[in-house]
Amino acid sequence: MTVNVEASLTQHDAVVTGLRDFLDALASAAPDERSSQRLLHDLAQWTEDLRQDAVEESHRHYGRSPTLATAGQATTPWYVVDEAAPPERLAGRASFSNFFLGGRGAAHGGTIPLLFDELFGWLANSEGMPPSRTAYLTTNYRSVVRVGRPMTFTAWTDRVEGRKRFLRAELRDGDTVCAESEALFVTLRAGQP
Ligand SMILES: CCCCCCCCCCCCCCCC(=O)SCCNC(=O)CCNC(=O)[C@H](O)C(C)(C)COP(=O)(O)OP(=O)(O)OC[C@H]1O[C@@H](n2cnc3c(N)ncnc32)[C@H](O)[C@@H]1OP(=O)(O)O
Repeated sequence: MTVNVEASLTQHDAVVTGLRDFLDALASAAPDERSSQRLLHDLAQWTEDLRQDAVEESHRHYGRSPTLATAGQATTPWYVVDEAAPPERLAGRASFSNFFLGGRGAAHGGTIPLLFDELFGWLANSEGMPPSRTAYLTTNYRSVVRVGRPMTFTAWTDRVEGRKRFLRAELRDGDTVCAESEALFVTLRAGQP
C-alpha cells in the first residue's frame, strides 16, 4: 500500500513541493551578484507577506499534509512509504537532494537521523495509538549516503515494554546498508507536551 501519494496535489502541497525544488536548486547553484540581489528582494517581499498571514500551530498547513511525501515538510529528506503495516513495519524509498549535501557527494550526517526520526514517528504514532516522543535515537553510519541516489528503507518495531517502544531501521543503497538506527519512543502521560 502506498501511503504518501503526490498525484493530486492541493495548492498548498504544490507550494511545499515547489519550496523543496527551490532549496535543491539554490543549494546546487552559484548565483551571480545580480541574481542574488533579485532573490534577496523577492524573498524579503515574501517573508513580509507571509508574516502577515501567521496563524496558530493548529491552523497551519506546513508539515501536516498526509497526502504528500514527508507529510509536507520541505526540509526533511524526501521519502515515500510504499509498504505500511504500522505499528509493526514500514518500507519505502528515500532520496537526499543537494540541499542535504555534507561534502564530497555525501549527505550531511545530521540529516540521516532526521529521516529515521520521521519513520519512527510514523511507526510509533500511527492511527489510534497514543502519542509518543523520541527519548533517544542512535545512528550507525556504515557507508556514505550519496546525494541524488535512489535509496530504500525499512523500519520496524523491535519490542514493546509498557510505555516504551524500541524501534529499528535500515537505509540501503541497493544491497549496501548505509545507515542503521535504533530508537526508544515513550508514550506520553496525560499533561505531557
Ligand atoms: C497530519 C500529518 C500526518 C502524518 C502522519 C503521521 C506521521 C508522524 C510523523 C511524525 C514524525 C515526527 C516524530 C518525531 C518525534 C519526535 O522527534 S519528538 C521530539 C524529540 N523528543 C522530545 O522532545 C522528547 C523530550 N523528552 C520527553 O518529553 C520525556 O523525556 C519523555 C521521552 C516523554 C519521557 O519522559 P517521562 O514520560 O517522564 O518518562 P519516564 O516516566 O521517566 O520514563 C518512562 C520509561 O522510559 C525510560 N526512559 C525515558 N527516557 C529515556 C532515555 N532517554 N533513555 C532510556 N530510557 C529512557 C525510563 O527509564 C522509564 O523506563 P521504565 O522505568 O518504565 O522501565
